[in-house]
Amino acid sequence: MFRDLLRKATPAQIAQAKDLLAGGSASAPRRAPFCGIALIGLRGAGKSTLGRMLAKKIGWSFVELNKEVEQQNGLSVAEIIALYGQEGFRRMEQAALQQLLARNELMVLATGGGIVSEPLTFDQVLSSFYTIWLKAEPEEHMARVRRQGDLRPMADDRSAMTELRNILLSREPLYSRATAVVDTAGLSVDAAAVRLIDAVRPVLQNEARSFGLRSVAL
Ligand SMILES: Nc1ncnc2c1ncn2[C@@H]1O[C@H](COP(=O)(O)OP(=O)(O)OP(=O)(O)O)[C@@H](O)[C@H]1O
Ligand SMILES: O=C(O)C1=C[C@@H](O)[C@@H](O)[C@H](O)C1
Ligand SMILES: [Mg+2]
Repeated sequence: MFRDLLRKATPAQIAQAKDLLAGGSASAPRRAPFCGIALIGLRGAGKSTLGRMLAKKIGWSFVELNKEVEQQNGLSVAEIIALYGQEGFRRMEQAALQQLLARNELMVLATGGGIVSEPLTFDQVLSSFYTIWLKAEPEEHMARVRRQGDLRPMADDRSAMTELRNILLSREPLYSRATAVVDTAGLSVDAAAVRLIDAVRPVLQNEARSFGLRSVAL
């Protein structure tokens, strides 16, 4: 019977059960351990570029969720989507996030643009990380991604700009669930990095106070 229940349980339910067996209280909702700062946003938002700069500045490790998925499965994101579809990719993304959360270390996490489409995964990001939406204008997303020579998830579309606008519009209510927003529109990379660092200042001060971390000079 336990085996049946375990098979059907979600990762969150398993964590709760482990907690209970370890002597925790089921009725007192436990806050998920704080894992750091996560960046969300559409392709070309600057999650990788600005995330790496931020991590360097504050001395935390920088992790790309898509790279974790690729390493764990021995396939590129494109190959995973070609073989298993978006749904398969989302399952692997969920598994990769679980492994990251289990590391129990502070990090700056650059997520994939579509992570907001999977409620369980996105909820876990929101409850474990101070989550920041990196925002830009649709034209900027397009120009930045084009400059990188890659059009996922807008590939093979003649009206790519219309599709990009639609994706952004449909995801806006989801990206808006982030705790903070950093608007990079019209900014250089360096100016956007300054804005991002400003946005995380209260988090770092709070962390330093709560956990006795060395305070980070910014
Ligand atoms: N204000 C800005 N903020 C961030 N990036 C900018 C800005 N202006 C120009 N860029 C350029 O836009 C690109 C952003 O790409 P980056 O790969 O960091 O985005 P991403 O959000 O990680 O996208 P993906 O979802 O594809 O991984 C970089 O080439 C960067 O140099
Ligand atoms: O925005 C998206 O839908 C995607 C972004 C990429 O990072 C990948 O997660 C995948 O190609 C889907
Ligand atoms: Mg990236």
